[in-house]
Order: sequence, then C-alpha cells, then structure tokens
Amino acid sequence: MTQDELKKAVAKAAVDYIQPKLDNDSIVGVGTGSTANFFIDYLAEIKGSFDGAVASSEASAERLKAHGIPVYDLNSTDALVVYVDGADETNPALELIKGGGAALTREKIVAAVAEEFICIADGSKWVETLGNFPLPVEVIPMARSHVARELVKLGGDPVYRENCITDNGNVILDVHNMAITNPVEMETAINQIVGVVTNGLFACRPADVLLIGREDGVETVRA
Ligand SMILES: O=C[C@H](O)[C@H](O)[C@H](O)COP(=O)(O)O
Repeated sequence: MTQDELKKAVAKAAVDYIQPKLDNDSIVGVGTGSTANFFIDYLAEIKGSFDGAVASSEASAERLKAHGIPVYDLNSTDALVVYVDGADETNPALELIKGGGAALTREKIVAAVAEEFICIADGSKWVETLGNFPLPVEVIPMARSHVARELVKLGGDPVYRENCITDNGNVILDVHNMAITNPVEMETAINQIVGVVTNGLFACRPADVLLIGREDGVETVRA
C-alpha cells in the first residue's frame, strides 16, 4: 500500500470509530494535515449525524466548509466529543510530535478541550523515541533569536522555518537532533522559555487512542 492509501485507511477507521459516539448536537474537533484532510473527506459522508466541527487551522476550516460542514468558533462551543488529528511521530505511550504543518498551537488547544483525542497515522510515524522528526516550536517573532539560543542550551539545533507564518501570526523554529527521552519534561521545559507560544510535543496531553495504518490493516493502540 502507498502512504496515501494507509492514511486513507486510518481516516476511514476514525470515522467508523467515532460515528457511534455522535448525535445531532455533537461537535467534532478536526485536525490539520494530509491525514486529517482524508478524515474530513470521509466525515463529510456522515455529516447528517452530527452538528458541526471546530477546526485546528484555517485550511481545515475551509475544507470542512467546502463539504458543507458547519464550522464553529471554539469559544462558542461547550464541549467537543472527540478530536481527530494526524501526527508527525508517535511513540508507544501515544506521546506525539506534531506541527509539521505549523498548526501545533491550535491543535493543542482543540485537543485540550476534547473528551477523547484520536490520533490517526500511517505506520511510518511510529518510533520508539521521539525526536527524529525535528520538533516544531511556535515563537513570537521578536523572540526568535532568544528562543533559539535557549533551545541550543537544551541540546537542540533550532532551524528557522523559512516562508512560514502560522495562523496566529507567529514563526516556527524546527529543533533538530534532540533525543527526547522524557517527553513530558521536554515539553514543559520548552514551554517555559519566554517567547515560546507552544511546542509540538503532545506528551502532557497525549492521544487517548491511536489508529495506525499498517500493511496488514489498521491497528488500534490505547495509551
Ligand atoms: O501541523 C500539522 C499537524 O501537526 C499535522 O497533523 C502533522 O504534521 C501530520 O501531518 P500529515 O498527516 O500531513 O502527515
């Protein structure tokens, strides 16, 4: 199977997984990226079974609207029954690296609100130790150099992501060469740096369920 076929398989499995949890009042949290895009497309097929969605990016909001799915502001919703999103890396504890598409901050906010966070990923995202994928850090533009120096002190090699402004008007530093043996500690330490909005580690709030696409089918992993 191609990587796209694996992504489609997990996206479809996510819709099958969440459908029994939905009713006419349900609002679904929707992530960002190529896997999330497949999820949005399958979600559109059951759009009569829920109220609408909250999106973690402008791009996902546009895709949802194009399918005729109502998109709500997070502040106007009381609860999200689920949040479904992809990842750049996942470890066996379902701690994640996210933000390859620069949507990490809104993704972390929507994930924090959701009752259940379902991560969907093709098998290439599975690792024993996080950090092979450069860790995205969203930074207030004027703090970029300061934050970069502090990230070097934590053992990483930060690289400014060219031509990338987040939906929040900020910039991204991608931190290379960090073996993240304690993801909770690292997530917390990076978020203490003044000027950091947030970083792409989802360890303090890992996924609850991982649907991972393998050659022989979709495997369900629980934390
Ligand atoms: O900022 C982007 C998100 O964190 C994505 O969920 C992540 O980059 C995975 O994207 P994809 O499904 O395209 O591999």
